Amino acid sequence: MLTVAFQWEEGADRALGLPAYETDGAAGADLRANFPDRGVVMLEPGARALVPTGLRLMVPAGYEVQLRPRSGLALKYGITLPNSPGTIDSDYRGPLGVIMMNAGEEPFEIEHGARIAQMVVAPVVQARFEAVESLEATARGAGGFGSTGVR
Ligand SMILES: O=c1ccn([C@H]2C[C@H](O)[C@@H](COP(=O)(O)OP(=O)(O)OP(=O)(O)O)O2)c(=O)[nH]1
Repeated sequence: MLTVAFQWEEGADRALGLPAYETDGAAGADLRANFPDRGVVMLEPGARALVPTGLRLMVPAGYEVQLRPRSGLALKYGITLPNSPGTIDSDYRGPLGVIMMNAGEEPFEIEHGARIAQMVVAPVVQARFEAVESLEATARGAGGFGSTGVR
């Protein structure tokens, strides 16, 4: 099985534990807000914030970590990740942060220890890019953006 190594940030609350899969078949492991000294982070409607997880990580080469919203928070409170899926590169060694946005109508309180997002480990392919004079023809051609109908 693939290993993702984590390092706790100085001052982080280690009692919160590492990200964890909540069920056997879960694709995403839940990430927790980790800011023991700040109490709560208040997200006003329309506002966004970079929420610390207290962690740094080492994603194996050939993989990435995607940060995705939790559907429960999205449906109930309109809490989204504006850059979803957030991309964590395999060569990144800085603090793991979650950009959270309140697209709901009410202020939302993010508490220390709250499960704020989920991380999915996924394979990535780095391609070689080349410029050519013409592209292979297809039945679709340039059709897109609803060319087959929108309903
Ligand atoms: O939600 C996120 C998105 C990114 N990152 C970290 C890990 C990632 O590897 C790094 C860079 O992210 P990205 O490539 O999305 O940022 P950028 O705006 O393109 O900045 P850069 O020029 O540093 O790549 O920031 C996070 O901690 N959380």
